[in-house]
Amino acid sequence: MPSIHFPEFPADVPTHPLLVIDYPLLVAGDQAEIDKLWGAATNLGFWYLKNHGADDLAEGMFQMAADTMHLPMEEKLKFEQGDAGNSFGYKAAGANAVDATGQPDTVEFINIAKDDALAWPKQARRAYPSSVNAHMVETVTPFVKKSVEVNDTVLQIFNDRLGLPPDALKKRHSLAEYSGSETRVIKNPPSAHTPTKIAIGAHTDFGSLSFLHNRLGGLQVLVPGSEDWQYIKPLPGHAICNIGDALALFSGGILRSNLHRVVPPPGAQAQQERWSLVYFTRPGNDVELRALVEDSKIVADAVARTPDKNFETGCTSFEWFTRRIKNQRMNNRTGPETWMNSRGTEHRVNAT
Ligand SMILES: O=C(O)CCC(=O)C(=O)O
Ligand SMILES: [Fe+2]
Repeated sequence: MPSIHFPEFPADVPTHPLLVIDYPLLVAGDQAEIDKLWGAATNLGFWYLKNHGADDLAEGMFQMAADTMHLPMEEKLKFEQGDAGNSFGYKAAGANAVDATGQPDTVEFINIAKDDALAWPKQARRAYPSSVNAHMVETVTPFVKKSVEVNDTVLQIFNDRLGLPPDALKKRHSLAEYSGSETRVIKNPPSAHTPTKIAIGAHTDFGSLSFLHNRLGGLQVLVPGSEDWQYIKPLPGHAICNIGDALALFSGGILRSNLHRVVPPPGAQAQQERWSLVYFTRPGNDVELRALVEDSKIVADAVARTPDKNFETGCTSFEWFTRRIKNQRMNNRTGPETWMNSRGTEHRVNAT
C-alpha cells in the first residue's frame, strides 16, 4: 500500500512554479480565474488545480493499484498491453524505452480504459486483473466520471476562448465514442541506489488533457527557452493538469503540449516507492487530428502566423496514439528511429 507519510520535497532543490487554478471558480464561470487558466494553458500548458473534489477517489485508486501491483508477475502479465500499440492493461517495468539509445523505463503501470470503466459490468475494450474489477464500482468508475467532469469543464472553457462553435471540442470527446481515454496508476520502485535512471522518458502527452495526482517529486518539465529540466513540486490537495498533443493540434499551437518526464524523486524521497495517478482525456478514435481552421478565425490566424509548423497530421486520434505507444515498446525497437517514430508534437532531438 502506498505510504501516507512521505519525506518532504527538499527545500534546496529548485522547482518550477505553476499557476494555481481554483476548480469551483471555473465551474462558476469566474472570468479572472478563466483568464489565469488561459495564461497557464497557452504558456507552459501545465497548472495546479485545487478544490477539484477527487482526492478521496484518488486514494481509492492508489489502493486498487497497490492490490494490482502485489499480484504475482505471472498474473499481471496475462493483462499486458502487448506490442501492437494498445495502451489498455498492464505495462511491466522495462517494457518501454526512455530515450533514443533504448534505455529501459523503470515504472510499471496499469491502464484502464474509460470505455471499460463506463460500460462495467460489461466489457468494452478488454479484461483486467481481479484487483481492478474488485474496485470498479466503488472507485474506478466514479474516479473516471469525476475526471471526465473536471476535464470537460476545462475543455468547454478552451472551446469558448478559441472561438469555436459551441460543441466543437465536446463532439470530438464524446463519451459514446470509443477512445484512448484512460486512467493510469504508475509505480516506480525506490530509486536511492539508481539516481540516474529515468523512470519515464521525455514525452508530450498523446491526448487532450491530463489530470495528474502525485505525492512525491520526480515530474520535471522542459520550460520553453530553457535547456534544463525543472521539477514540479507536488502540493497536497492539488492536482497537476496539462495539455496534450490533440489540443495543441486542434488549436493551431495556441494551447501548449509541453515536454515532461519522470526521474527519481529528490533527496530522501528517493527511498520511497513513487506512486502517481493520471486520467487522460483523449479524442474519439475516429477524430482527425488537425487545426480547426474552418471552425475558428482565432485558430486560422494562429496557423497562418506559424507557417513553419505542421498542424495537419493526416491521421486520426487512434492512429496517432497507436503509433506513439507502439514505437515506445522495447520489443519493437530496431534503433534510434523507433524512438523518433514515437514522438509527439514537440520534440527536441537532445531532450532525454
Ligand atoms: O508520474 C508523473 O508524475 C507523470 C506521469 C506522466 O507524465 C504520464 O504518465 O504521462
Ligand atoms: Fe505525461
